[in-house]
Amino acid sequence: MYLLIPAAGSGRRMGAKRNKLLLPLLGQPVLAWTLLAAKQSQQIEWIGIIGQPEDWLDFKNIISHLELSDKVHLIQGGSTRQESVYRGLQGLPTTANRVLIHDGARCLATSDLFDRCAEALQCCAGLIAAVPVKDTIKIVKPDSQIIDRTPDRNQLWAAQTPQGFAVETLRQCHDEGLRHGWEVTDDAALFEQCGLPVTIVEGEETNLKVTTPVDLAIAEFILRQRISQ
Ligand SMILES: Nc1ccn([C@@H]2O[C@H](COP(=O)(O)OP(=O)(O)OP(=O)(O)O)[C@@H](O)[C@H]2O)c(=O)n1
Ligand SMILES: C[C@](O)(CO)[C@H](O)COP(=O)(O)O
Repeated sequence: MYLLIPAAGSGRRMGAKRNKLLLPLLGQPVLAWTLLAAKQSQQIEWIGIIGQPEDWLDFKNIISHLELSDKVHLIQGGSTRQESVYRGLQGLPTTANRVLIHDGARCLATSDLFDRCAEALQCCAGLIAAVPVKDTIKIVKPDSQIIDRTPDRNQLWAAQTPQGFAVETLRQCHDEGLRHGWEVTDDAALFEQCGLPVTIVEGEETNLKVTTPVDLAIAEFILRQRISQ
């Protein structure tokens, strides 16, 4: 299975002066934890890290430390996640029929989750890891703080990555998105906008995205628990 890792963000919400994926988390950079899970997956054979050139030296050090140099390729990212994935798709080898896309910032995903997504992707053209929403969600009226309605929680799932797709179909969806100016935060949304089905694979409650400083603290707590088990 081919894996693309978007890692070209700036980490604005983290408030750090550098890419948050290079921040230390229990002794190694955030991205190293993500790559470690990918390395331990039985299914992942090729990894493309989508990054910004100023981070490449650091990325190369992580890759070599994890002895992943044979498997990993660097691809230049764009100014949004959407653009980064678009570029990642151009960087895939021609042999890639199916691809998993996994945020570098979701550094707690397990190798088991990668394997389950890769296996499920043999039977469909679009899938995402997701978990049922635990909170009661409110939809607010535009430009106000007044609640419009409360959607049925049984129909709400929190989107995670990995997300997996048939490569050619996803390329077409990205092209369609570019043509229509769709701005989306994940690839599934492009599939949805094109009217294509996306299947949910049960994700992991611990598969958080390191977005703000508190996420780093929670991630460290979870990793400590795992190591002590
Ligand atoms: N231009 C971008 C923006 C984001 N990403 C990647 O997409 C994932 C999810 O994005 P997010 O958590 O929003 O990361 P940042 O863009 O770094 O954070 P922020 O939005 O707070 O600036 C991350 O692994 C990030 O590196 C990317 O590859 N290219
Ligand atoms: C793809 C994603 O991780 C799904 O939860 C998420 O949408 C990434 O970006 P965001 O900008 O933090 O929403």
